[in-house]
Amino acid sequence: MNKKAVIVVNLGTPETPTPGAVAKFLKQFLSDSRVVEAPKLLWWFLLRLVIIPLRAKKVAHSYGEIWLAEGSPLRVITGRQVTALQNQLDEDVGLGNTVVCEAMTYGEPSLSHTFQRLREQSIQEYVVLPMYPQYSGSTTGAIYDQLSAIIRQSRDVPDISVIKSFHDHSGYTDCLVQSIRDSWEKNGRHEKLLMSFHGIPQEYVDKGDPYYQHCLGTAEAVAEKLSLEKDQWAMSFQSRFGPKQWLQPYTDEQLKTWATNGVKSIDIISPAFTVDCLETLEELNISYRELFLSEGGEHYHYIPCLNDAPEFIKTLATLVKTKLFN
Ligand SMILES: C=CC1=C(C)c2cc3[nH]c(cc4nc(cc5[nH]c(cc1n2)c(C)c5CCC(=O)O)C(CCC(=O)O)=C4C)c(C)c3C=C
Ligand SMILES: [Fe+2]
Ligand SMILES: [Fe+2]
Repeated sequence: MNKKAVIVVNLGTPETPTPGAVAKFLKQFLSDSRVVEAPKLLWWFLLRLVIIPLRAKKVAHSYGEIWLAEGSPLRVITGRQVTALQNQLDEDVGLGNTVVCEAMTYGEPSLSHTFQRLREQSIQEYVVLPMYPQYSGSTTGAIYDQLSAIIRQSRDVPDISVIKSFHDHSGYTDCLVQSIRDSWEKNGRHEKLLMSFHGIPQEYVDKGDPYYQHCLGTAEAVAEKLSLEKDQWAMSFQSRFGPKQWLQPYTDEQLKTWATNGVKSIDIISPAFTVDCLETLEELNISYRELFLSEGGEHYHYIPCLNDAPEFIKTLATLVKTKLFN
């Protein structure tokens, strides 16, 4: 059997929690027209002269609050996922048949460097696993763009399969459900469950991005498996960026509405992220906790991402195997 490669892809993160490294990361990320759709020339100036100077210091401080001894949580946890998936696939399909690597859409290790390294080992078959359960052009779409740029340089293009989304995969929604049940058992069950997804501009959805439908599909499946009534849970969108209208309801507004209406305790989970990162550890677990408590809430329980939980790794292995041996 020819050796095959599995590439686990996530968004990317700064190298260090410093304004310089954050500026470098934001410049590459926010220059991608998949992420920000704006007139090119205007955006070139706005990004460099306004957005980055205003944002880099503040965002570096936020990264500083969640940084681990080994680095950015997004990179550190992705590394753990890669090791666990490698072990799982070695067990499932035999030692030495697959190699699992990580790559980032922005920053290092880049997709193109990862491919270059693997092609030097004469690997011809690849499964690309974007760590976004819900497809959006702004995330998974950007990975397809980079893949097409990479293969454009090859006369004999490699065999590449991409796992486009797994928002409604029963293994994935079962893992979310189990994680919520475990939290209820360990920490008590609170009055409401909020499923907070990363937002995107409303306009992207209006133009055909299926992200909203994918988020709804995940949230409804989880609520149904937990037998939740309509008034026991909600779906919301976080991490707004820029002046446009983003998907609603916004997580901060939902939290305020609940607190003002007398809801004292909540559980909050973020199913769009498979690894804990700035947007969960800082925005959800620090900023929005403070917001809910300052508006009259009394108990705010953050349920972590699936990260390298064994059942989630088994689900990823199952997804990969459907592509490896089709
Ligand atoms: C989960 C999926 C994600 C979607 C969809 C998404 C869309 C999206 N994001 C921005 C702007 C920013 N995102 C930032 C960080 C960030 N976003 C995701 C995931 C999704 N983004 C991740 C995993 C991370 C990385 C966090 C880390 O730990 O390093 C940032 C940087 C931080 C900041 O400056 O606030 C920005 C900016 C847009 C515009 C967008 C859709 C159009
Ligand atoms: Fe984002
Ligand atoms: Fe709690």
